Amino acid sequence: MLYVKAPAKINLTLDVLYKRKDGYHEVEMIMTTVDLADRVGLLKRSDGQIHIHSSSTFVPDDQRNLAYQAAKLLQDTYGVKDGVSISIDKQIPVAAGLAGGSSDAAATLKGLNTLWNLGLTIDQLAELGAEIGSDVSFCVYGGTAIATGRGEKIKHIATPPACWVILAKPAIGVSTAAVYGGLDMNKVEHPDTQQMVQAIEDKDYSQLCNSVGNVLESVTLELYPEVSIIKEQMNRFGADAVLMSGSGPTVFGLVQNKARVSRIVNGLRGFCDEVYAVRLIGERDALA
Ligand SMILES: C[C@](O)(CO)[C@H](O)COP(=O)(O)OP(=O)(O)OC[C@H]1O[C@@H](n2ccc(N)nc2=O)[C@H](O)[C@@H]1O
Ligand SMILES: Nc1ncnc2c1ncn2[C@@H]1O[C@H](COP(=O)(O)OP(=O)(O)OP(=O)(O)O)[C@@H](O)[C@H]1O
Repeated sequence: MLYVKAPAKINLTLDVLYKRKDGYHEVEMIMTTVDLADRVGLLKRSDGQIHIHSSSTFVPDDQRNLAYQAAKLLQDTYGVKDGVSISIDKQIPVAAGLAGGSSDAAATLKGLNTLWNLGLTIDQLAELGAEIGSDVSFCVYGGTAIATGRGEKIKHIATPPACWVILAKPAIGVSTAAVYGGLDMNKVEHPDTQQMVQAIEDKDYSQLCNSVGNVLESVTLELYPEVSIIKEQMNRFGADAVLMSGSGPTVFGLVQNKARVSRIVNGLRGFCDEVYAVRLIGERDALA
C-alpha cells in the first residue's frame, strides 16, 4: 500500500474580481496548507477497476468521489490498464471550505504517478487537477500561493510566519456553487491581497492578521447565522485574526500565544462540535 498525505488548506484572502462568461468567478486568493490531513492509501489492481473505500459515511464511494475522478482521468488520458483500490482515512471535515475532496484528488494524482510509473511532472499533475476542480491544482503543490483564474493558476509565495490555526466547523455543509451564486458583485469589499503578500514576505504576523479577508464570508454568514456566532466566540476568546475559509462554513482563528489556544478551543466547545487546533504548514512538500 502506498500512503500519501492530503492536507487541508485555508484561504488567508479570497477576492472575486468579476463573474466570467463560463459561469465561474475570476478569483485572486492566498491559500496555505495546515497540518490537518487525510491519509490516502493506494493499492494497485490488475483488473483495471477503481475502488473507493472511505472511513467517513459523508463521502461518496463511487465515481462522485474526487479521488475516483483523479484515477479515472489518469487512466483515460494515459491509457493506463492497471486499476487501483483507494482507501481514504478522512480527518478533514467534509463540505467545510477546507478543500478536503480536492486534496484527496491531488494526493491520488501524485500517488498514482508513482504507482503506475507515469513519470509526469508536478506541473503536469497540477494541470490535470484543474479538470477535476478549481482547488485541486493548489493541492497538488501545497505550500503557500496566490491562486488566480478560477483558482487553478498558481504562483508560489513565501512561507507565512509560524502560528496556530484553530478550525471550528459548525454542523452544516455548504455548497460552494450556492455561495458563489449568492455573491452580489456591487457589494463586494475587496481584501488587500498585495498587503497580505507583503506581510507574508516580511514575516510580519500582526500585519498578516490585519490583512485577512474573504468576499464570500458575508454570503455564507447571511445563509447560516451560526457561522457568525462562531466568529464572535473566536474573537471574544482572543484569536489574533478570525476569518471564514473558502466558501465556509469553517471559521479559522490565528493565534501565536500557545496558552490562548486551549482557552479558545475550550471556549468554542459547546458552540461547535468540530474544533481542531493545528499549525500552519505553509511550506511546499513539508508533508509529502
Ligand atoms: C471556495 C474555494 O474553495 C476557495 O479556495 C474555491 O474557489 C472552490 O473550489 P472548488 O470547490 O474546487 O470548486 P469547483 O468544484 O471547481 O466549483 C464548484 C462550483 O463553484 C463555483 N465556482 C468555483 C470556483 C470559481 N472560481 N468560481 C465559481 O463560481 C461554480 O459554480 C462551480 O460549479
Ligand atoms: N474525497 C472526498 N472527500 C470529501 N468529499 C468528497 C470527496 N469526493 C467527493 N466529495 C464530495 O464533495 C463535496 C464537497 O466536499 P469537500 O470536503 O471537498 O468540500 P470543501 O472543503 O468545501 O471543498 P472546497 O474548499 O474545495 O470548496 C462533498 O459534499 C462530497 O459529497
